[in-house]
Amino acid sequence: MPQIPPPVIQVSHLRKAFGAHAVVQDVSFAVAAGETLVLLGPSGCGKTTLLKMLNRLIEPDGGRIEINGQDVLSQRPEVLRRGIGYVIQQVGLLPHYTVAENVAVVPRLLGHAPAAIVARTKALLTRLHLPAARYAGQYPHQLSGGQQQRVGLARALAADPPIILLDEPFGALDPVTRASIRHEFRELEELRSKTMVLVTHDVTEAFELADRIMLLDAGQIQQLGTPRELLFRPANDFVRRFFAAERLALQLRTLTLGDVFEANEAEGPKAAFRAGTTVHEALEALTGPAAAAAPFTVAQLMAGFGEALQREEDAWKR
Ligand SMILES: Nc1ncnc2c1ncn2[C@@H]1O[C@H](COP(=O)(O)OP(=O)(O)OP(=O)(O)O)[C@@H](O)[C@H]1O
Repeated sequence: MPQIPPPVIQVSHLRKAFGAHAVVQDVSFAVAAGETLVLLGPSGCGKTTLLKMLNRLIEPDGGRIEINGQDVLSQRPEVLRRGIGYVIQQVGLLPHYTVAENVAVVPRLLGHAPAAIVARTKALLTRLHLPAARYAGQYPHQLSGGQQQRVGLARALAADPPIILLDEPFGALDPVTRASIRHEFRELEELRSKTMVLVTHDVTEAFELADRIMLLDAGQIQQLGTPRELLFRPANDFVRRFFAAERLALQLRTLTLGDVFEANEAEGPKAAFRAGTTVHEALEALTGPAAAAAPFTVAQLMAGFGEALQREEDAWKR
């Protein structure tokens, strides 16, 4: 039998109330190593409260949270938090520290060697498109919102924690910056092996970043599954209604060229036309310079997409 690795985060029967208001109600789930779990749901459904219980910024009323098999309540909160990166919308950079000093906060607390901290900070800033020569000595107020967000991400990654929690990390940005940072975020080598839990109320963001999505309402899990499962196999009416307005856009982001065409028809010479490319990405590529390399036309793609949708819906009905 193949060995299934134990989950990195295991949550059982977690509960939290503020006064009479039950904000998180009997929530259980597990996050596997390297997985990105997105907490999604309407405002006030308990996403942030749930996330903050994972690193003990909020203490639960009941239930259990284990990280790498160890009960979080058995660890000192500050020690627990040093092993878990945390990125928030308000970034929270220290205003009187330079960019480099902000990034170095946790490695310093952990007693890493100064030379190693400098090298790591430089490498991270460069990877996040903030060349150290230009930005390391600047102060947060000298940076744009998008740049501050990148520093916040660099800070969370500085000590290379295996787990990262992110609360609306792109929430304060305008839609264009938001989409481009999100794209960079997805491509970032540094994040490939991380176990991440990310809070958002943005459905597109959830579909772009999640391995699995937990859709919450009123503190309860409505459905936990892959984007494809939530879209094509909604567990209840709440789930169906939640995605209704953006259904077509989400279908375009969920189905891939591999779903639409036979493998050999889908693959073109450009990376934009691989079996794993989403229909949405392929449509974008068909309006750009890569279009000439496409092994199909927009009309063929859309006809194939229609058929694939039908197949997908039929498969779930069975
Ligand atoms: N410290 C607190 N004291 C009292 N009520 C609180 C506290 N923190 C959160 N709440 C309430 O708990 C509910 C859930 O809040 P939470 O921040 O977890 O929601 P959310 O899903 O992250 O919402 P949003 O998307 O708007 O940030 C809200 O009704 C909120 O008012």
